[in-house]
Amino acid sequence: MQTSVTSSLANWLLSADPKQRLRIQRSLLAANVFLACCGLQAYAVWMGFMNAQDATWLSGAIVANCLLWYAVLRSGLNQRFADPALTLPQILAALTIIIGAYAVTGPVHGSTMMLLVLVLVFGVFNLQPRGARIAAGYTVVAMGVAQGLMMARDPVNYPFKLEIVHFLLTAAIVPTISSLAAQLSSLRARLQSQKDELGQALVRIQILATRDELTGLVNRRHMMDVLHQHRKRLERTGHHRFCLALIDLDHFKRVNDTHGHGVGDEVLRNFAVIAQKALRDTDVLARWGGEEFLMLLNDTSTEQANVGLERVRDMIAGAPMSSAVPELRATFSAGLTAYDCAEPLDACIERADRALYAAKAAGRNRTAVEQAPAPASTSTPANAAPQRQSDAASII
Ligand SMILES: Nc1nc2c(ncn2[C@@H]2O[C@H](COP(=O)(O)OP(=O)(O)OP(=O)(O)O)[C@@H](O)[C@H]2O)c(=O)[nH]1
Repeated sequence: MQTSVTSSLANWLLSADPKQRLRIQRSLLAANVFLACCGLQAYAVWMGFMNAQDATWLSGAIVANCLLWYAVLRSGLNQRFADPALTLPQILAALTIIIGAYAVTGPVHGSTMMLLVLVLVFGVFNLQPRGARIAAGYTVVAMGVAQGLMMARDPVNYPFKLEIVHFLLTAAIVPTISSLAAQLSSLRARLQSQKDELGQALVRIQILATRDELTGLVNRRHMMDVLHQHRKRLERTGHHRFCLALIDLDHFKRVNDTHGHGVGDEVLRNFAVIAQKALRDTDVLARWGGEEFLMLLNDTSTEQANVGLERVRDMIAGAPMSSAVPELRATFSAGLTAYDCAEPLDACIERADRALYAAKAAGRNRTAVEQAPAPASTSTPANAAPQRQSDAASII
């Protein structure tokens, strides 16, 4: 309960979106340093290093700056910009405040230079090379201007000899940090592009492992996984019965022999496209090997599955199968059977194969159905071998 209150409070303060949350956390981390500076100013006023009015202005600017960035990030306004982290604007604002602090902290102004470095280090992790150059250039120029002004207004606390050392230090260190930021940025870009390439390679490997290269259909190995999943679901729920149809293109050797393998390949690809269009989205068509396909017809009886197969048959019969040989048509034979959950998958596939053989033997371009064997008794184990059906497959 307490955890959920804490996490809702954290979501409310820092956003539930992980990216926004990270941006807000980073900004608040920087704000912590700044707010600590307000404490130091109070100390400086107390010790007489700083006058109270300057400290009030400076602390006010610091608090306003922190609140402004929190409001922009928490409201999501930042997401309208090309860099939603708003790194460069936040850094420029912070640098401006620090340079202001340099100008008003009199005898202890040298200590504020450390903060310049700290702010630029924050940018190292997020700035693009151009942003890093802008931040560095701005720091050197703005520091130069502030130092010039202060040397003229308060030469006691800002003597030329000391200021020239400060300026040279700034001019040497700041560009070094900027160049480090640029190097890190290109390293990040390289890592990102390697990550993208790896992601693409992984997708390709997954496609190669599960798809048939020629037709783009599910390949035999992946189809076995799909079948096992369906079988487990059926065992667990008792629902989603399915049928299998083994399909073989008729006289396909003739297509190859007469028109060449290229045309044969085109016929296989077209068959895959047309058959998939004719099937339901929940059905799965796999290339089983050569010119053989295995069709998984979900949530259906053999009668209904056969209606689906006939739809495929009609569409294939009317479709040109090759652009090179427009008059070429294809027919197929199919062996259809229902899966019985008390049998191994192989037994069901073998039955579909037998039915296919019967369809070929009966003259091709037809579907033969072989029914699943009736269960011998209710105590038959799930992996028991099926009983052989004595009747021949029925030809449709
Ligand atoms: N073009 C092409 N042909 C293939 C591919 N895989 C298998 N084949 C061919 O498919 C043909 C299969 O021929 P058969 O098994 O004799 O059968 P069929 O000519 O279709 O005769 P029936 O099945 O009895 O109707 C062979 O010529 C194989 O070379 C393939 O990926 N591309």
